[in-house]
Amino acid sequence: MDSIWIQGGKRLEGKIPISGAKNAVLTLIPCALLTEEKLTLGNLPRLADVDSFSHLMNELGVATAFAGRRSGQTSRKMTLDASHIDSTVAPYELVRKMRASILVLGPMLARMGEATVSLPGGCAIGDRPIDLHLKAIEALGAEIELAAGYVKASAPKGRLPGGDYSFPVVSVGATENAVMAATLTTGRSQLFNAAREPEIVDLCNLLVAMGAKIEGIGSSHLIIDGVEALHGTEYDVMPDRIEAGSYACAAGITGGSIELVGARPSEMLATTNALAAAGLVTEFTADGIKVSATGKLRPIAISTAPYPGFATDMQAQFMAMMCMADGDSYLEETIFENRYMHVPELRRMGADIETRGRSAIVRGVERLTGAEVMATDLRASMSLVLAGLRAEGETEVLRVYHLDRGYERLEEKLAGVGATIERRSKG
Ligand SMILES: CC(=O)N[C@H]1[C@@H](OP(=O)(O)OP(=O)(O)OC[C@H]2O[C@@H](n3ccc(=O)[nH]c3=O)[C@H](O)[C@@H]2O)O[C@H](CO)[C@@H](O)[C@@H]1O
Ligand SMILES: C=C(OP(=O)(O)O)C(=O)O
Repeated sequence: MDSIWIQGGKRLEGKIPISGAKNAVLTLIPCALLTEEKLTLGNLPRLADVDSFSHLMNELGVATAFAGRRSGQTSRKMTLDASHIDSTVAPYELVRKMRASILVLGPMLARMGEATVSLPGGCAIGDRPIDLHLKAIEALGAEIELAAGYVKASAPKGRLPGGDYSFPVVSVGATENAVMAATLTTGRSQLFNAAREPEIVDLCNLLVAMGAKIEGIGSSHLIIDGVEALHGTEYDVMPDRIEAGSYACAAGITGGSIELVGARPSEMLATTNALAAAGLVTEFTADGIKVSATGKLRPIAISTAPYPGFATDMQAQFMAMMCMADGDSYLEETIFENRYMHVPELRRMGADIETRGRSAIVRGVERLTGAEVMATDLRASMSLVLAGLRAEGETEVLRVYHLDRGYERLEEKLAGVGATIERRSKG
């Protein structure tokens, strides 16, 4: 199994190209199920989750083809052809590998009138139920049955009529499933308290390019008028704001300066505001965002929240960075109940962090020291990479498969700005 080895202590400086967003591509891929025509996604990140989703689509009968160079920003493409759907069942062995598999439910139901998808189960960061996905789809007219670990959804007359749903809690995935399902209904649907994440805007923009009728894009009130059919198109995946934010923290923790090429400032304001509060200078350049350290980091207080609030997917990386701040920082995780699993590992590297339920106090320390560490989720793993970049001595981050889910060419990108880092295979 691979690990990431880091010799810490280097100040990082230079440019990092930002890849297509994991959380966008994972909702754009299932849109192929909504049309008999081909869908081509450009700026495709090379991520394990993209491969997993491709396998799931193949299982359903969707042909997938990849083109383009291994690296480079907009060169890689994926074409999906769902002219024939052979199966409407998403099996457990594929769904359990990637929670986002649940996003085939809405589009498959909308196009085929039925869908059977394994319940994804919990994961390291929390229970992550899918009740809101099911309630929203039910509100659009679906009948739902749960049996033997699977959810079976059907449209009683072959097509969903559409309907209104108000989310009691903001959910990114449930909003995505409902929007996709609503595009092929026979009537109008309205979603209230919908998630407003930029990845949902990206999803809506793709659906509109495929012929969908959606109003209120970017707001919490989406109005979708169903159409008879959607058509194919070519569409570029948006840049990954979480990847960009993670590398911004690499600049911060190493006292360096990194330009995040391709990052979109307007989608990252909560992150850039937090970076500024920590004493980093953020400049919006012609190519993206440049983040530079100016001296000792200042402590900050952050609470995670749905967009446009501070993203839960940035919490672990900021926590690692705040270990080097001049004082005590306060973090509150409001989205997932178990998202501090990096804390014991960071402590092993010399961090002084106290957690109480959803709150954490990060007391700045003079130094971190390298260690062999492992984490049980993606962003937690990235926080350990960040700590390793700053730590004295060697750090080895195990279970690299978590990082490979969401960071394209991580070691190449960090080596490109001066880090001493490599991937090692352990047979
Ligand atoms: C592939 C993808 O885009 N993943 C992102 C997506 O996950 P995901 O879409 O799973 O996250 P949600 O926005 O749905 O979850 C938000 C909260 O709602 C709860 N909830 C959600 C659905 C549901 O049916 N019932 C329910 O109670 C969750 O347990 C959580 O506490 O948004 C999260 C929150 O920004 C991010 O951390 C993930 O990176
Ligand atoms: C939690 C995350 O992703 P997922 O929903 O795919 O598990 C993440 O990207 O940090």
